[in-house]
Parts: sequence; structure tokens; C-alpha cells
Amino acid sequence: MTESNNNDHLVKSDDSQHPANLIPELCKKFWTLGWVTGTGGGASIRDDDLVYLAPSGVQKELMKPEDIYVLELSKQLDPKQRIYLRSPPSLKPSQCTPLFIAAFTKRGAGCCIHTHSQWAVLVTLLLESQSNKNLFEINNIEQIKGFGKGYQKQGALGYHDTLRIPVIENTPHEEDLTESLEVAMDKYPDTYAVLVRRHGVYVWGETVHKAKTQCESLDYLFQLAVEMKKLGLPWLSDIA
Ligand SMILES: CSCCC(=O)C(=O)COP(=O)(O)O
Ligand SMILES: [Zn+2]
Repeated sequence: MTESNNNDHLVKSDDSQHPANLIPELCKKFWTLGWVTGTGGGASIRDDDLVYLAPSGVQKELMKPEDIYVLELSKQLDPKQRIYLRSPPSLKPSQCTPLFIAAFTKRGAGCCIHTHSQWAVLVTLLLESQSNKNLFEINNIEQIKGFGKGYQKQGALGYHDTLRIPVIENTPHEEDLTESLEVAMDKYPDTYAVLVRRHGVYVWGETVHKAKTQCESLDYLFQLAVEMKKLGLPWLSDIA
């Protein structure tokens, strides 16, 4: 494909906040947190009808703006025939693409982050032996205030509110997670995240800022939950 018909202008900008610049920059930070090691995990940003995302199987912390794919959200009616406005040569789009698209179409998200954080994985493992193994619940922790109340709702959760994050089972191929992710979103319409057992977590937000801070708050809570479990402390308490 020549430069003129591959729409390379869509990923060239001097603006540090342009999605094609921001995704590599965010992934560099996420790598230092252990969120996107060994090519796993990633992030996608939606700007109006344009979706920017990473290639598959690349070291996400080393990506450049010219590695970024761009697609038009409203034209992706058939997932088997996904059309990219801009494709980097010799690469394939991220396997997380349909999951990112679910956050954009079903929740109007502006950014979706997928991490392979060990804290997220450990929480899903700890839940395996609990009666409701498909739901992470925690309350009475200050960091819960880092979350919005939910889809199309104003304001943030309060200290005494219970944060609930559904858990879905992993599949051999990342894209096959899409259906169960969508089912979890329907069952928990206010959630901003879905855990994937023995794999990681998908977190989204209306803006890049909200997706990033919710992902940070959640990772903090997952780590705390693992440490609480080690100390024999419950994740849910009835402090009023
Ligand atoms: C070792 S990563 C396996 C695939 C995965 O879980 C993931 O998040 C990365 O997928 P991508 O296609 O973006 O490389
Ligand atoms: Zn993954």
C-alpha cells in the first residue's frame, strides 16, 4: 500500500495528546507497572468515530505512532470483515480489537485498557475457591472513590459503596472472550471493568484520563485485596 492510500496522515501529529502518540506513551508507562509485559495487554483510544489500536504480538512499550491501526467504528458491522482506514505494513491488528470495540459501542467509552497485571490474575485465582467465583466485591476502602457511579450516571462511588467487578473465564484465543465480556457488561451495566480469569483485566472510561485513573485505582485495590487475603482480612465489611 502506498503512503497516500494508507492514510498515514491519521497517525502523524505534533500533538502529544493525539491517540497515535498517546497509545505508545501510555504503553511505555504501563510496561513499567507490569501491565503489558511480554507483548500482552494494550490500550485503544476512540476519537469520535475513529478507533486507534496497537498491532498484535509486538512489544507494546516499544511501539511508535506509525505502528498504530485506525478503523472507523460505525463501519465495523461485520466483525469478520473489519476494514482498517490505516494499517501498518507486515503486522496484524491486536487480538483485543473486538473487546475494545465492545467498550466503545456498548458503553460509549473513549479509551479501553487491557492489562496482564499479576494482581488482577491473583484476584481471579483467589476467587476460584469462593462461593461466587465470578464477582470481585470490595467496600470501605478510600480508593473506591476513584470510580464513577456507572454508565450514564454522574459522580463517583463513595467510601461505603461496594465496588463490583465481574469475572469471565479465559479462552484459548483473546477474541473469543468478546461474547462473555458483552454478557458481563449486560449483567453489570455500571461496571467499568471486567476481569478475565488467569489472564488479566479490561478497564474502560469515557476519556483516556478516566480509563487510566480507574485502571490505576483498580490495580491498587487488587493488590490490596491480595494482601488482605494473606492477612485473613475480609474484602467486604459492614462498617457504617
Ligand atoms: C502473551 S500475550 C497473549 C495475547 C494477549 O492476551 C494479549 O493481551 C495481547 O494480544 P495482542 O494481539 O494485542 O498482542
Ligand atoms: Zn490479554
